[in-house]
Amino acid sequence: MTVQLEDVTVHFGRTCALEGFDLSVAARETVALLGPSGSGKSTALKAVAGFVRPTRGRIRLGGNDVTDLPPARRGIGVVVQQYALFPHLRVADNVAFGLRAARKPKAEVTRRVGEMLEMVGMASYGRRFPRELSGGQQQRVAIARALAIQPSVLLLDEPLAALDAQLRADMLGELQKLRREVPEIAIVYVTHDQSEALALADRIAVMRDARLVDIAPAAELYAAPPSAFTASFLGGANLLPVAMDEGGVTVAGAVIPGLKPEEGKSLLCIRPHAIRLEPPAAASAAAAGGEGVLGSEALGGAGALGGAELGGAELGSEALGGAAMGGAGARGAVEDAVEDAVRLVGRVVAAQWRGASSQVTCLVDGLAEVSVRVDVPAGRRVPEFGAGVVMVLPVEACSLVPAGVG
Ligand SMILES: Nc1ncnc2c1ncn2[C@@H]1O[C@H](COP(=O)(O)OP(=O)(O)OP(=O)(O)O)[C@@H](O)[C@H]1O
Repeated sequence: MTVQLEDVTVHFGRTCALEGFDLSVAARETVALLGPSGSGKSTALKAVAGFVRPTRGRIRLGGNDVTDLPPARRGIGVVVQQYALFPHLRVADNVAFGLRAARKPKAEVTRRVGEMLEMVGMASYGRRFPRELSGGQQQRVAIARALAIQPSVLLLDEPLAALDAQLRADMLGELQKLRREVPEIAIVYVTHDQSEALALADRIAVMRDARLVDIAPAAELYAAPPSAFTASFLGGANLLPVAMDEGGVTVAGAVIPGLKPEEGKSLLCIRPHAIRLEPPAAASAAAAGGEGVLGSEALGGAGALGGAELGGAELGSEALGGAAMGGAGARGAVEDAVEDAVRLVGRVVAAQWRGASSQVTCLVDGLAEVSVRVDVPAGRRVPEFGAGVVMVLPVEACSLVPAGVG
């Protein structure tokens, strides 16, 4: 069943929690509402559930206006962050609650409760009380209870927020499984965690200050964010100021080969994992591109690259691509590589180890006060604090976004 919010505004006294919000979620679709704390995500969800009354605008389910219907008559399953199970009821009775309220026959209630507990892997816990369950188990029961009434719409408000990291990862897998098991329902999923949104959502609606900023399929928003806010909120993109002239788009004075200027877009967006670090010696040889510079002394020698401060051959061979070809072939390959990337010179000002990678922060010469974050995968040498580096930005990973609040 389609969920529609049409121009929905919600005021709490003088606070505007939601402003002119439009959203349509189709049956079989999962839409994540993603945004920082206080951006209005929960308010949007509560408006659909019927827990808050819009100051303006309409809510439709399957085309029918339900703005004035009480929550219980909307036939929606709701799961919130803090489980909200009835503490005095056993697990099975919690799951049965909505069915009994709807006066379903006893046999049907028993069957449905069994099915739901089975689905969330809690079949043997029916006689326990919520306090006898872990957080993750309680959340599963909450999901079973929400689905027991066979809703055509499921609203999930930060359902994993109270869980520890391992359990969150497990439950994320459970939610993906759930999506496959009840494919026909529409799901609205509120989160401030971009990894949950990317893992679960068909489309992501990014919110900020009570408004919808951007909405698009998850992969699209990630690959080509329409605004600076979405670029940094979804994936922590680097945003670097660019200049436009007849020669094309430049960043810190370097031309970005092949990137076309776009009206109103003055920031270069690139993800930290897409940037490569090179030692200054190797990069300046490659970037110079002149006769002789690309010969054996710059490219071939393990010596030239091996001794470099960033860790030698592994960086060197990746950075220079086809360098191993030698001779004229090598030159062509390197020039191709040069054309496909922009190289920025700078130095390291911070590095944080994160297990699978390290995030290195660099300052770019000629770009005062703008730092660039680079993810260096585990196994690569992380340059030292203060070391000179060249940041290689492959053009295929670069896009332009408008500056401003989005
Ligand atoms: N019942 C209420 N009374 C007054 N103000 C409220 C109420 N509920 C929400 N607000 C305010 O409305 C704004 C949006 O709140 P909302 O809970 O929708 O944000 P959110 O994006 O879900 O945040 P979080 O991620 O922290 O849950 C906030 O400024 C909040 O303080």
